[in-house]
Amino acid sequence: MQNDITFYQRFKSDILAGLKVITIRDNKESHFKAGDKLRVGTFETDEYFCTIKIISVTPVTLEQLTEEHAKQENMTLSELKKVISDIYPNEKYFFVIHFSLL
Ligand SMILES: CC(=O)Nc1ccn([C@H]2C[C@H](O)[C@@H](CO)O2)c(=O)n1
Repeated sequence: MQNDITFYQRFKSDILAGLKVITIRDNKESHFKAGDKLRVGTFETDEYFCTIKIISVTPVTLEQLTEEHAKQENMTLSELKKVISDIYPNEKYFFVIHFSLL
């Protein structure tokens, strides 16, 4: 069965441990709705590793990111901003996808 969303492999252990409960994506991955159940795979191999339930999808800009977002990503705020800028070098508008592990 196909996965609905992928994460870089390096984030898998934090997701499975419940330490990472949000992901910040661009407009192309903003279509998820509260209550959706998503199969999650690794970006590198598309290997399934868990199912998550979407709690909310909220627009945000890079400047609006806070320590609370960083905590929910299990990172510092500067680490989070660097990760996002590396993945989306030219993007300013994002969506915070809050999820729980099923
Ligand atoms: C294809 C793609 O963009 N995949 C992504 C995007 C983001 N993430 C992670 C990295 C950070 O923890 C947050 C914020 O973007 O989400 C990812 O694992 N895979």
